[in-house]
Amino acid sequence: MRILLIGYGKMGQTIGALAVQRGHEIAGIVDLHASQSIIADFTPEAVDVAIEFTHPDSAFANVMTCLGQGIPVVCGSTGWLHHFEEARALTTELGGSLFYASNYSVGVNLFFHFNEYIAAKMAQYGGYDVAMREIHHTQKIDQPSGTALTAAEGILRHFPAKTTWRNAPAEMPAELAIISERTGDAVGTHIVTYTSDVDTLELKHEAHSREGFALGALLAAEWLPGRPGVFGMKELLDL
Ligand SMILES: NC(=O)C1=CN([C@@H]2O[C@H](COP(=O)(O)OP(=O)(O)OC[C@H]3O[C@@H](n4cnc5c(N)ncnc54)[C@H](OP(=O)(O)O)[C@@H]3O)[C@@H](O)[C@H]2O)C=CC1
Ligand SMILES: O=C(O)C1=N[C@H](C(=O)O)C[C@H](O)C1
Repeated sequence: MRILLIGYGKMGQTIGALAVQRGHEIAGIVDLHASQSIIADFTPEAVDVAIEFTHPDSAFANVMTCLGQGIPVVCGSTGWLHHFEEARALTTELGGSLFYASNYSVGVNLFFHFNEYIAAKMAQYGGYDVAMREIHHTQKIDQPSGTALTAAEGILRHFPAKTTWRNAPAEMPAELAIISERTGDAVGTHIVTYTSDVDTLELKHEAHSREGFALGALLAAEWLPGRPGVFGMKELLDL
């Protein structure tokens, strides 16, 4: 496939290297530093799919521009989901193709699946409180992580005692605490902890490298073209 990389930082470079290993062509790079190209330079005649990993403040505009260009777009940037419904609406209006995941690793999407199952089961047995931690590198701009937000939303859907989340220790019983830690070059760890008077149960995912994120994004990029609509890892992995 001919891939347009939008964002050529830690993720863009990891995806680019793996894409070539998988026999794909990097048809272009759009990045504030690494290239002078802009998305409008590219058309569906030259690009099969765009993969966007940039910044919370740029992702929405990048996605909307790809949709306007008629280029299927796989987006991994986090911290912009307050605009997501606008992107969904434009995708539908234009008959475009948008794939989004807060985390592209297969392991994290299994974590999301188990998280919802465990939340529902734990809700049946009183006496447990639940809280979350996420640990990332010191360069990460947004918090909580997009992964933590996805997991938190999964808990809120299935654990009625929690009705909202906060990125700090809980002050009310109905609050789900998400504690964010930034340390060194930590790739990404997410932990959900259930605590009662008599025991503790934890669900943890720890990424060892960015390869898992990159593989998932490329699997999505290989799958998306020719599929009009808005999709995520549940459709790709049939979870
Ligand atoms: N969904 C997933 O599986 C994963 C998602 N992410 C998310 O992806 C995003 C990027 O992460 P990461 O690669 O580590 O970050 P980096 O900062 O390493 O890379 C982002 C790159 O995008 C560039 N950039 C910023 N704005 C624009 C723009 N408007 N157009 C083109 N390029 C731009 C940055 O330039 P500059 O340095 O000048 O800002 C930088 O080179 C984050 O939101 C992160 O949360 C990360 C890993 C996995
Ligand atoms: O910024 C990162 O590095 C990551 N961001 C994503 C998130 O916000 O969940 C995914 C992964 O945890 C790495």
